[in-house]
Amino acid sequence: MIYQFPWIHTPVRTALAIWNQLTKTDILELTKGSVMMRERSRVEDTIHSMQKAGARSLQVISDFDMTLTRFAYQGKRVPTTHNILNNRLLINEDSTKKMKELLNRYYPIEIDANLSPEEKLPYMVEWWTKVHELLIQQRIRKDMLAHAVRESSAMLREGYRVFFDCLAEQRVPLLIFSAGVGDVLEEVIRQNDVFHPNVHIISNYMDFDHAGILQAFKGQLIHSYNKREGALSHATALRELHGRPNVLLLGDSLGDLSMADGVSEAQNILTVGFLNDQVEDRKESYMNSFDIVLVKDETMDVPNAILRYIISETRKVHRKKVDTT
Ligand SMILES: Nc1ccn([C@@H]2O[C@H](COP(=O)(O)O)[C@@H](O)[C@H]2O)c(=O)n1
Repeated sequence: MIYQFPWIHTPVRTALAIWNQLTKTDILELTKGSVMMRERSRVEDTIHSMQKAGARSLQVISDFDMTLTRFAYQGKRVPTTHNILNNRLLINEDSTKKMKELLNRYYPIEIDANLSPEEKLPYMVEWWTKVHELLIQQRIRKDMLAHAVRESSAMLREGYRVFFDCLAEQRVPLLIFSAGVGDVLEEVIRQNDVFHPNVHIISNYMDFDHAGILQAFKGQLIHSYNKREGALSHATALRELHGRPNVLLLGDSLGDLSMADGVSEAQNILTVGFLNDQVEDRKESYMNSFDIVLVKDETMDVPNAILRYIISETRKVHRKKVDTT
């Protein structure tokens, strides 16, 4: 009956096409309520290209604090690697207070939607420098770090084990690029049993003297808005990343988008941004900058589903080879 009325036929077809467009994905997790995408079709095309190229062409570059770790748990903020050091085991009461004051002064600047990265930059340098100086003055002991991490409420995102284990199993390099404190970051992933051989870290590392007392920070300071410089200087040194032109990039700050700037001859870069805080003010800029935005999503569900999809062809080929031998 319907085909005798073209004026009905056309809208029905249009509605069907729209419905198909909205649900056309092999990755169910991309339909979660927390997922926002400016150009769904571009995301799908990129993921399909990455799947065709398989695990051997892939590398993952991820920020750490509030990207691989949770932003909050049961209504309370989860500590960053810097904040894990704000512990009476390591520093005195006065420094504890000062670190909190610095956080309260500078974190709002870091996430201010009305300031450009260039405007934020001097404040970030100031924040990191002041905190590092304070930590050095406190003569932090290397042998107490593991204890401080164990005592802290540091928490990786739900689904982290699947993420780390899957990448290790497929021998996909994971470059963690963090403006946090490398020694603390390493301890967090070690205590969670996911510090696998495919994990590489670029971060601010502590320099201890012969007695294991903090005396400086090594190398160039990394803060939230100078990751591009770090990406260019370090990535060339990481041989394992060469010949892997497809990148899955995870971050929680617009400054994280430059973490893949050191990848030579990149073919497909898929960027996923966790929007944890000040959602309404920052939604537009995140939507304009990341391919996929995850709003207040404390899980690794979406990155895990994308990975599962990308490596699914590689797994099939591997299974076929095993079956025929
Ligand atoms: N004194 C500080 C300095 C920075 N932070 C936060 O750590 C984050 C940096 O680490 P990434 O792994 O995200 O690069 C950054 O976003 C700052 O908010 C801090 O807590 N204390």
